[in-house]
Amino acid sequence: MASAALICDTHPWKTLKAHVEDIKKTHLRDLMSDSERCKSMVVEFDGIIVDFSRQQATVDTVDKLYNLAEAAHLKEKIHHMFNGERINTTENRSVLHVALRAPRDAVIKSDGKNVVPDVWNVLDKIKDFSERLRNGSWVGATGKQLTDVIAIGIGGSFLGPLFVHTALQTDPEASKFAKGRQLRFLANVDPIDVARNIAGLHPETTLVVVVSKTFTTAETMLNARTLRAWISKELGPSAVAKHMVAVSTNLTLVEKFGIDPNNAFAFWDWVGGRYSVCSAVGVLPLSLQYGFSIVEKFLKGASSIDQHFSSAPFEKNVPVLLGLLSVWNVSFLGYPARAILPYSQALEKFAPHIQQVSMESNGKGVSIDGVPLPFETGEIDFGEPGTNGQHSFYQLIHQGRIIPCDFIGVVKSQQPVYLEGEVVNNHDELMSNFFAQPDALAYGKTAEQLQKENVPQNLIPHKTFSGNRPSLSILLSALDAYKIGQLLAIYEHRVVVQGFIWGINSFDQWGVELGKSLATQVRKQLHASRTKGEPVEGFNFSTTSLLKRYLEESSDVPKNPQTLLPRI
Ligand SMILES: O=P(O)(O)OC[C@H]1O[C@H](O)[C@H](O)[C@@H](O)[C@@H]1O
Repeated sequence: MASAALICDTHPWKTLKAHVEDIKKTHLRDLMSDSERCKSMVVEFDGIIVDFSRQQATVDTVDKLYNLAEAAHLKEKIHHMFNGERINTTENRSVLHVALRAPRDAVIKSDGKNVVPDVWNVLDKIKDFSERLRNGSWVGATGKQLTDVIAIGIGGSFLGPLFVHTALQTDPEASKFAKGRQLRFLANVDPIDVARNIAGLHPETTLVVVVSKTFTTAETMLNARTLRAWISKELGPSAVAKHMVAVSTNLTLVEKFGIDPNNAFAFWDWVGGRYSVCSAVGVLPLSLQYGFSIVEKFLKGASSIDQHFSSAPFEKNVPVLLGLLSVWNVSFLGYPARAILPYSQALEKFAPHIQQVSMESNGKGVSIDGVPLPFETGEIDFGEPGTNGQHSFYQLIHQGRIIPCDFIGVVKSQQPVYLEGEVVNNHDELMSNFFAQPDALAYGKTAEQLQKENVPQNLIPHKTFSGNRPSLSILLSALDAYKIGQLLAIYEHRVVVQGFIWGINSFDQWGVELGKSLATQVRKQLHASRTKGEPVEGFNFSTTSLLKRYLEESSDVPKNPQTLLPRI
């Protein structure tokens, strides 16, 4: 394939570069005084309002970004994705996570084959299995009902399901279905995570779901063997069949591990790990906890955004607009980070999930054709729920570095609290901050204002806020399963839009491989030194010294250990 020109060589990119100077001349507080501008910088879709008037941008900027989208062939690339083309060229795969939430009668093809029936076969199987487990027709080896689930998985096989689970936990409708049940996630190979996960649980009433796209991830497989030992030790090896199931694309390895393929829930190589929460990766554990009907609502929410993303004109297209604005912030205004700040405790695991979706997708150094990029891609994503973050890192955001912020608020709380005699309820208090923070960032506070307030001269520099700091406000009408699905899909597509504009492959992750292969070398050394007393060899001075110290100070580790499981 002929190597395509880099986006930075196009006319629209250069025009935007030149446009930065114009934008920097006007402070956000002046931009905000133009109500016509503000009015045109709000989009609304299906109960979600996105106000981007506090971006350092004008209507002209947005028009220029549309030109950039055209130069990047954004429309065509979105179409190619939905069309099942193999746009993940380095792995020769299509990218079809949208098929995971498509209605039963939809037609989405990969290699000429409609994949939607396969998706629904697995969904039907999950529905059936989760209903049997929840109503007690599937019981454990001793005949007891399985009320607790530990999902073992890491990265994309963990963060998305954890986010959705955390968000549903306090939803009144979902929580009704979760009474008497527990869902836990074992991600880290750290034995402390094992200890914390099994604490207070008994194998007799626990189902372990091993979630791994490849079924080769070292941490997940070791944790799976650990929990298999936990079950066997207590209930005998034959109990594993009743207490362990799997989610994977690699059913051969599932069987090799000793899990009955009938108790395996498949997905496909056209689903990227970080885009897999709508596959059995998320749907199985969440259905076990909340019932399939709740999870179906979540899928419908995501699907509503998929339809919007693939069909709405760019001026009204939420993920497209958000993606373009992120490119503007990163590539033109030069802001390397983005803070995701949900004013909802239920969304406390949203930023960690989007961190993987975004940073693993777009943290690339070469174009999709392998050409080194002369500009940075991706951004550093982080975040915490408001108002907690305000009492932690907001200082830096207000007076230190400029970090574009996403403020996410919800109109109706999942769990309202009203106190007699209190005029402002908890949710109003929370939302007062959601509305105030974006203006504090945009407007700032000048030395003149401080002088008028008789602030002592020596404190004026410390109390001045430069303002002119961009943010987005996203207001959701509520936070139920449907809205959670919508929010997920908006961010997934936004990240993809950014990657499409930058001309990179947002669907591979070669950058995680090097560290993994070096760990294999260390693992072999630890084994050889412990079992055969072999000296530490083949590492640099620093690693050799640290490894020696580690081996010396952990010399009490048994060479041929008996199974020992943590107990707390
Ligand atoms: O689902 P698995 O195959 O176990 O992979 C788990 C995770 O590990 C890898 O290192 C990748 O960086 C992630 O994208 C992936 O989600």
